[in-house]
Amino acid sequence: MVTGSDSDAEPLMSVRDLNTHFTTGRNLLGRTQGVVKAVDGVNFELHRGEVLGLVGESGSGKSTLGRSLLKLVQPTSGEIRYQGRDLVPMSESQMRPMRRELSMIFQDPNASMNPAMTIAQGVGHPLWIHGMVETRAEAREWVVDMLERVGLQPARNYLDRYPEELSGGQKQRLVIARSLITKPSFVIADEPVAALDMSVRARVLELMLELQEELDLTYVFITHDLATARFMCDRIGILYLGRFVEYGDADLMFSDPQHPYTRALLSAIPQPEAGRRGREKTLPRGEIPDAARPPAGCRFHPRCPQAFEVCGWEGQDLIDALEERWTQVDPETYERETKLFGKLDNAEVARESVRFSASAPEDLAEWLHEHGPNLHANVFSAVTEVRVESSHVLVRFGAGPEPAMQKVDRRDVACHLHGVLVRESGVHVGGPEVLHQTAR
Ligand SMILES: Nc1ncnc2c1ncn2[C@@H]1O[C@H](COP(=O)(O)OP(=O)(O)OP(=O)(O)O)[C@@H](O)[C@H]1O
Repeated sequence: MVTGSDSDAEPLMSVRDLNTHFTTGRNLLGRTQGVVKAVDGVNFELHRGEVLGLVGESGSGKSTLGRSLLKLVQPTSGEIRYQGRDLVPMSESQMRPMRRELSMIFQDPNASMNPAMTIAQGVGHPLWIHGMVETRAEAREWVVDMLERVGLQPARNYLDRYPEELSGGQKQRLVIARSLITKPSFVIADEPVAALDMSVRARVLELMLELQEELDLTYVFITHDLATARFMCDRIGILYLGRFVEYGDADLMFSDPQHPYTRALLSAIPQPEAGRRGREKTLPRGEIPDAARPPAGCRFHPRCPQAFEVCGWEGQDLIDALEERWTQVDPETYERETKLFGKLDNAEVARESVRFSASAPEDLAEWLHEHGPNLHANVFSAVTEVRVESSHVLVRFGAGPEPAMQKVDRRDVACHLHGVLVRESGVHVGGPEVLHQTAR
């Protein structure tokens, strides 16, 4: 953890408007069919000796952000200043001398260690890659020192053994030893204890914090688990579909979370209940959406218990809410209502509207006025018009801009509950008139 870091000092790493987008699939003409914005406009600063946590569900972009920071994937745009130099435009040969300083600890110790190498060879391997040693004896001395630091003692007894002879926790100590043997300054740990038994996780995390102090390390710590992040991190960025939704001091995130997604993650942490272990709770309303088609407006709005009319409700949300209703009503209601709406596949679904083709459009419009406000997820709060058009009913949605980051009580939050501040390059519902108050 940070010990007396001076926030006025030059940051070790400063990240500005970082984007890493993947194109997914091409059609027969070679045109790109989809883009996954795995990292989409991320900003932060990290000072020497700090631990930054990247927290979010599977698919939120944690690993891609971590890998982008080390240029293991090439960012699409933005800046990653490390000790003042921008890594983004650097070629791999320009990066090579810096790789000694920038290291990564991976999740799965079994996949990380080469089973054909002895421990001395595997842990010492980076020393040879970076030309830090000249003789085998020298490399073995470095390995002995590192094995001792990670608690594999007496170290010399391990040198000529193979990784598979060790337990999961011991193997992860090996992975840590190998990642730190080149004496890096900046280390990304991607779910470093997720593959380990519960019983050894805390010890490995404690070891990482001890090594951080001893070796003056700066960590980016990736986890889906807020409780682990609290134990490890000075600051936390909560990621959702490639964006930070809340970013600030770890303590604040726990004592007074300001984004509904942070609150949802917090409430999903199992609580020990009267003598029994708490069960893991699920997050509200289903899973993280497909990153190739993120929801308009605030990306969290379809799952958000507090979403209101400006949060980005769009045509697909109304279809989803109707389908959800029809899984819950009695068979007669289901028959009556599905007849009234006809096949939902025939509806023209757009961002700003849905056009239902209906045999009784007046009745359908009346139903929408009466029952729309009771549909799940507050989708109808954003409806500005229900219009009958000969054999159709058109439902229109009002403005739903994507929230920009704003300062709320000493941290950054992207949520309209704190005032509607529009992200200029965001995904919006409605016309350009919604962009009157914009920020990055
Ligand atoms: N090489 C790639 N090509 C296309 N899409 C990718 C690629 N790598 C990641 N993605 C997509 O980017 C998004 C973010 O993935 P990422 O692995 O960074 O998330 P994560 O939060 O680390 O998830 P997990 O905890 O499951 O590892 C996902 O939608 C994923 O499918």
